[in-house]
Amino acid sequence: MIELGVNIDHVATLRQARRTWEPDPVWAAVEAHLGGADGITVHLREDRRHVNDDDVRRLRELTQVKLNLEMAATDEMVGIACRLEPEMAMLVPEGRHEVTTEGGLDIVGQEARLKEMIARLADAGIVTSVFIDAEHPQIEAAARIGARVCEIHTGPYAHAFHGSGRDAEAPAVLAELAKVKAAGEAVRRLGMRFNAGHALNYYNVQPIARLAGVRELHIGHAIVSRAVFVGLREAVAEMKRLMREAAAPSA
Ligand SMILES: CC(=O)[C@@H](O)[C@H](O)COP(=O)(O)O
Ligand SMILES: NCC(=O)COP(=O)(O)O
Repeated sequence: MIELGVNIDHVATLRQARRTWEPDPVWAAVEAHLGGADGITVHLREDRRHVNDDDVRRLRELTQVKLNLEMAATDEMVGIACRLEPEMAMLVPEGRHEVTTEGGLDIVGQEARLKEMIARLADAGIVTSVFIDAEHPQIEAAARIGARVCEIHTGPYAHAFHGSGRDAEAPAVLAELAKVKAAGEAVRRLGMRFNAGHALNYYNVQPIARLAGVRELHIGHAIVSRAVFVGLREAVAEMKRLMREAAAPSA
């Protein structure tokens, strides 16, 4: 059954708006779990613009929810991950001035360095994941460096979907969806786990959720946005319902 990793970064964004203590990401992790989340994703960015070191420490110590730590490929972050021991760690690119993640990790250009980081994480018993574009050279490089999981960047699909007026049948959308599908097939062919994420929401999630072999979707901003109006538990439950319906074998 396809799983949902709820990214709670933007609960921390709301807290940081006042540099205060609420809303607490730890409370959000419990609420998301009670709504049906299979895991929690947090991106501990180098600039700590939202989730901070104390958040990840408390998440690990106070909750039993499966934790996916997103992180830049730096010695600092690998050290934090090896001390924290999340169930999974995902290497993502970071730009100081980006609003959000803009593209996948360039593995091809830095294989030796990333291979060593993947090995250190794996030696600590952490499932290793990389956030990459739906590009075959990057997928093949992910396998070479020993990544267990590839999370395929669904941003181009999502942007095409909304750029086409939410028309799932628009040629541009179908073209981006086909890229994610082909990437997932290549990931699985190389023995890695096929995950997907970025900019997925209640309107565009189902075509991705019904792709063969996709294991986990990591969704954050849309769920937290919906939670402002219906509460996080309900927002997560709604997303899980959509994913279950999509993944159900067609009658
Ligand atoms: C890799 C990805 O798409 C997200 O998980 C990432 O965390 C986005 O960064 P922000 O949460 O800072 O927008
Ligand atoms: N890796 C994707 C993720 O965790 C959430 O991304 P988004 O849904 O906030 O765009």
